[in-house]
Amino acid sequence: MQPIIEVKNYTKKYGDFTAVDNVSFDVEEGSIFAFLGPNGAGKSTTINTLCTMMEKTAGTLWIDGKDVSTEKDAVREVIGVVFQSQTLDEKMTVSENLNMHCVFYKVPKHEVKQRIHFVLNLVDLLHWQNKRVSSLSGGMKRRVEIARALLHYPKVLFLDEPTTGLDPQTRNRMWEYITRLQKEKILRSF
Ligand SMILES: Nc1ncnc2c1ncn2[C@@H]1O[C@H](COP(=O)(O)OP(=O)(O)OP(=O)(O)O)[C@@H](O)[C@H]1O
Repeated sequence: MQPIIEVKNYTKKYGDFTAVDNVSFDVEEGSIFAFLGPNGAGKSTTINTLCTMMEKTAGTLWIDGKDVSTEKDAVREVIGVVFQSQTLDEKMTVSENLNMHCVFYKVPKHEVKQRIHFVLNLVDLLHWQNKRVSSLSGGMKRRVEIARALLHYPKVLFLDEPTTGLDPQTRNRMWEYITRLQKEKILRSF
């Protein structure tokens, strides 16, 4: 079976500085794959290139058989992303944030309510949908971000340090949510 992510000889330079040097790896469909490395190793750079947010310097990167450099729109349709820094609108409610994402991703209007219900239920935040994001704890905000990233039913979910800044207990729960996505085959490709 073709890997869901294929990276061959990926290199990224910022000017003369080589941040990622000739990296190759494959990720199998249905797996959880983690990059481990010290600060500055190039993890975010690689994720940002895979998410079509940054151009590569050399190499080839495919997601679901689509070229990350030349088929950006097709790649964006099949990925969900939770960025390192929080990107929710604090002044809006949880469901308003999720609604906005549905608009950006052109989720059919008649499916929006049902999808928001599904993803919030998944992260145990159904009863918080009408609360302002500013009233949520750090762990809850992360869970909203995971829920939001799943709204357009991606095949691949990118998480850039999803537990940064959380206490150990909340961190463990976060990983429970993430392994649940895998076990319950939530992502579209399973
Ligand atoms: N826009 C940029 N311009 C110049 N150098 C950059 C830029 N972004 C990142 N770098 C450098 O590239 C290297 C890789 O950074 P990157 O953020 O990808 O690492 P990381 O492994 O994700 O680190 P962290 O764990 O701190 O998030 C670092 O040395 C960083 O300083």
